[in-house]
Amino acid sequence: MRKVAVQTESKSYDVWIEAGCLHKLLPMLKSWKKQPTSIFIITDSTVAELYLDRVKNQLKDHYPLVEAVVPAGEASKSFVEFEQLLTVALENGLDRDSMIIALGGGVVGDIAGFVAATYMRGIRFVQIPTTLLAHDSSVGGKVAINHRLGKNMIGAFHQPEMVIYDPELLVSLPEQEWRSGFAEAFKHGLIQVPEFYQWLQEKIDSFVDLDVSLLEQLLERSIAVKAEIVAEDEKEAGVRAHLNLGHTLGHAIETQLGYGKMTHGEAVALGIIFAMRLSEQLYQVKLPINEFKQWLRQLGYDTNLPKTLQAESLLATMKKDKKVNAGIIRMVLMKEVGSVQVEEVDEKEILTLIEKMLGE
Ligand SMILES: NC(=O)c1ccc[n+]([C@@H]2O[C@H](COP(=O)([O-])OP(=O)(O)OC[C@H]3O[C@@H](n4cnc5c(N)ncnc54)[C@H](O)[C@@H]3O)[C@@H](O)[C@H]2O)c1
Ligand SMILES: O=C(O)C(=O)C[C@@H](O)[C@H](O)[C@H](O)COP(=O)(O)O
Ligand SMILES: [Zn+2]
Repeated sequence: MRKVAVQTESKSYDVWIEAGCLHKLLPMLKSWKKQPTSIFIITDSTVAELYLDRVKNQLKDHYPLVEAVVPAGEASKSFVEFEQLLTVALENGLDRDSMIIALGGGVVGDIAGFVAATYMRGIRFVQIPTTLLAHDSSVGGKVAINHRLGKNMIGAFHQPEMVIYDPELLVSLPEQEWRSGFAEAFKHGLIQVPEFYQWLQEKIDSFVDLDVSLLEQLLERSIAVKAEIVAEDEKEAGVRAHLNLGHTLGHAIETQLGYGKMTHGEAVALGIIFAMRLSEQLYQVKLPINEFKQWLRQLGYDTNLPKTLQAESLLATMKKDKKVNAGIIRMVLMKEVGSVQVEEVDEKEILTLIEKMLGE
């Protein structure tokens, strides 16, 4: 089985990647020294229909099970759903040795992880990602819910005990979710590993009939980039901010459109284009922006900002980004593919470029 080890200050754990590996969940749990007293499975309405029984059937004769299903979609990363999940946990008597399984995409991973981080000040959890995007979200321990004023504004760092990534679960993903997930893989190449970015460009020209072994390789390589960065800087004191390439504008787009109107990855792709254009202006460098946009368009991404957005409102939301320091926007900018850095940016430059892009 492919394995990426994640070693952080707070916890070391493995990401297991193999077609069919969901079947190994029970033996993996049974190998734990301190057995969970009960297991709380959190999933969403779409994933519940597809995969919840597979998980329950493995575990039901071995552990007391509790389950909760949140509505599918970004809107579920909310205070309301968070409170309801905690209520289910309390009503069912989960204790400090209970553990949570996050079965789903990034939305489930983020909210279930935040429940795990906060219930009785923190209990163990396991990530079982079911989207491509969740190769990013299930690793690294950022867990959160959204506030109406900004994405992931209420959260914690809480690492999972393990990540079980079965690429066979991805076969049911709609094309738009492939598109969303690939944006984070492109990001991992762009920030640190030009060869991986080039490899992706060579291998990925459509999201139809993706080969499972190619997918396994891709997951392993992309997760390895994230794991290395998180190992160096678990709590984003420095280099981890590089993983935020495209997110300063991307998160503002998601917030301004209304959560769930555009997928996270598609918003991040627009944010990356924006960051690259700004980088060209500020560093006087030439980046392969047209080539990137052309590839994205071929894969079905919209590379234009939605016309309903307003530059001033986007800027106001960007000023609430978590990287902002003393009111100054800090963005991840690129000198060349594979080399990024965090830079303070004058908000007038940001506004002018957003206005220009909205007019294109
Ligand atoms: N914590 C982190 O480090 C991190 C990193 C990246 C993104 N995120 C967060 O992740 C979220 C996005 O995650 P996502 O793109 O996985 O979204 P998601 O969890 O909403 O999943 C996307 C859609 O696909 C459906 N789905 C999930 N698995 C499926 C499957 N196997 N087959 C068919 N349909 C399936 C879901 O029900 C949902 O409708 C955002 O909230 C983003 O902020 C967090
Ligand atoms: O893991 C990280 O660090 C990232 O920045 C990964 C991002 O892809 C992810 O969307 C993350 O949730 C963004 O973090 P935030 O701190 O900007 O909310
Ligand atoms: Zn992201």
